[in-house]
Amino acid sequence: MAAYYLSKDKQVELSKIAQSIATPGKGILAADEPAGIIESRFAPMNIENNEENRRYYRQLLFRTKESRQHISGIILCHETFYHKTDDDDTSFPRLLTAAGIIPGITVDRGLIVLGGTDNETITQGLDGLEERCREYKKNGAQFAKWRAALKIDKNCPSQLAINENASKLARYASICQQCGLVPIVEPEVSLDGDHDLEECQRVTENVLATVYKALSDHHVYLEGTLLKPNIVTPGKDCTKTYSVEQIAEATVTAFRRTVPTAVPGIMFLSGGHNEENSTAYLNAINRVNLYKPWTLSFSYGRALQTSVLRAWKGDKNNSEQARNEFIRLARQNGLASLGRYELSN
Ligand SMILES: O=P(O)(O)OC[C@@]1(O)O[C@H](CO)[C@@H](O)[C@@H]1O
Repeated sequence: MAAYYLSKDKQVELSKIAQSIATPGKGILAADEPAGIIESRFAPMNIENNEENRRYYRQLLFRTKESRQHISGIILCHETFYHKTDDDDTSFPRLLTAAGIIPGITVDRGLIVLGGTDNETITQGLDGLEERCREYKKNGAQFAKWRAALKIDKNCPSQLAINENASKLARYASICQQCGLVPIVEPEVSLDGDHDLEECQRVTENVLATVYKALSDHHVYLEGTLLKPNIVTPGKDCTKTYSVEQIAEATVTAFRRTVPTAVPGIMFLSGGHNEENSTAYLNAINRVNLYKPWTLSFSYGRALQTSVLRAWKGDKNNSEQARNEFIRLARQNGLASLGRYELSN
């Protein structure tokens, strides 16, 4: 009966946006780090975290023409959404739209501790969300993002944290769709910990099954959504080693068991994996010889930006080198999203 909750026109609009973002061979640049998080990306490169550096850096990324054939959408944070180009005063959402890139906006308001759990978290931001979404849509956003974070540990993730986060993701997705924004649903299972690959797969399957039950309960129109999950990998302190192919197979198996075929795209987060591994995993995932009904691509933050920041160093004289790094990473991940990346590329 979900069809009755959104008009046919809205369904068509949402599914068109979701399908364009999930265009094969393209992915998303996550440039939505709020000021507090970008601090942790700027600091190791000795880049001062001030508003003009944040604006200039994003402008540099958004104006890199040669990256556009591999980037379908870019996620912005609130501050960047209202920034403008320095020469012609164009708002960033307008700049992106004119370049054929779909602008998106992170609408959650970060994590707080979920009481009654072992320091697990819940995501804030539902209050006033509808008004904010309408305003973002009016100003050019076509999609939104909300991140829930879950961790694997002795008592975690608890079923309470899984259920509560799934329910908030579903409520967020429903509000976005009413406002004409495609919701990216991001239930991230963290890389932290010493768990093995099998444990990550088990937890990821449970989380995704719970999220899709909640989306169904809220009558969310799946054709007008995208999923942004973690790649299924062992924890970063795990002592066992696995091949890239084993990781890819565990990942595809988990999604085949839990993600409906109506979802047009699964756009992975990089989650702390380095650039090389993020590309290698995505490539291998696309080469797994199993039926995969969705586009399997990227929505990377760090894996598309670490080398760019290292080249830029906060100095305008390094802009060309920084742009070249961005083109290289966008191209490699674009190829990986088709399973066509070779180390020599
Ligand atoms: O894990 P990555 O690929 O670097 O970033 C994934 C991401 O969801 O996490 C960040 C922090 O919330 C966001 O800026 C970004 O969209």
